[in-house]
Amino acid sequence: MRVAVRRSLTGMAPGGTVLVACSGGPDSLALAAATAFVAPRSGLRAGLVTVDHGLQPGSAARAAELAEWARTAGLAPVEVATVTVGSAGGPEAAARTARYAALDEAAARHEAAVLLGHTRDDQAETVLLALARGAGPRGVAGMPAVRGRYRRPLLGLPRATTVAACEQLGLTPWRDPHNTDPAYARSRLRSALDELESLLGKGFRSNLARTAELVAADTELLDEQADALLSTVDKDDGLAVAELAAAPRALRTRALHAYARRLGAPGTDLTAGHVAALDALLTDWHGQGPVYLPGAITVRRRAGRLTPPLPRCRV
Ligand SMILES: Nc1ncnc2c1ncn2[C@@H]1O[C@H](COP(=O)(O)OP(=O)(O)OP(=O)(O)O)[C@@H](O)[C@H]1O
Repeated sequence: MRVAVRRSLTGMAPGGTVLVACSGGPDSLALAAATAFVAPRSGLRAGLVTVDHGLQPGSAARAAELAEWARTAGLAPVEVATVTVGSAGGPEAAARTARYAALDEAAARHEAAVLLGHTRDDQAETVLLALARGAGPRGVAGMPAVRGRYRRPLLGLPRATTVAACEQLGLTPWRDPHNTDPAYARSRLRSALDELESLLGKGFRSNLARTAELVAADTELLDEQADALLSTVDKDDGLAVAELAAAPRALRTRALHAYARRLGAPGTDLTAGHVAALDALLTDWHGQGPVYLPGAITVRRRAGRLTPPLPRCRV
């Protein structure tokens, strides 16, 4: 565990700060303990942020207890962020949005990297869910080890490792009752994975995680090539239809996705259906009407161009 954390901190400038995002559950508690040990030896300051969603009885007391432990473990700064959870997208999604907003804020204030406790088991769950939803490679690629300020040092380790680490250190993690409540998709997914592992063999979870890694590498390359394609077809009066239509589908659809994002369509609302409708303007043109994208964006094909043109960066 310490080795994984040390690896994940490689490349951070000495004197920098890392904040462990800790729920008090086994994964992030073990991560916090390992980071408290490793970070100072890597010339870094390590702190902890726990988010109190205020959704379960006793959550404030639990957060305070966790903060107390973190201080005695030598972590600093230690913060409890109390958030108000809205209702958009359902309770789980709303809690997640509020949590990441609080983590973003703390990270910006401390100019810190944030460490998350996702393990290989979480990665397997994410991949299975993506497959079940019919997601494309971007979904099947799972969670990245590094994205912006966020790092996931434990992504290659099974959850059993964090549970064992807590036991070894005499730490009693908090067990979120939602994790075993079949009312929650995540919990049903965990049971399904147990079942699949018993049917298909022990390596099932790690194989899913490995698939994610392989797909992520391919996706990264294709995304780069699609960006290059988009630059090539990007003209002052719109995207060059003929050039874009001649590109392979894997690049074309990625370039269209990037085009929609750069026009301002929110990634969370942009569906495969939107991208398919844009693609039809290129490859199945029969004079159809415009495509309406989330974010009040209207894309038309006109005189060999997809319009509007991409916004120009002002230097
Ligand atoms: N309330 C919270 N406050 C701070 N960070 C959180 C909180 N909830 C989740 N996280 C972060 O997000 C990660 C994934 O959260 P998730 O709820 O999926 O946890 P999990 O896999 O059950 O992990 P854990 O055992 O750490 O609870 C956690 O490991 C932790 O880093």
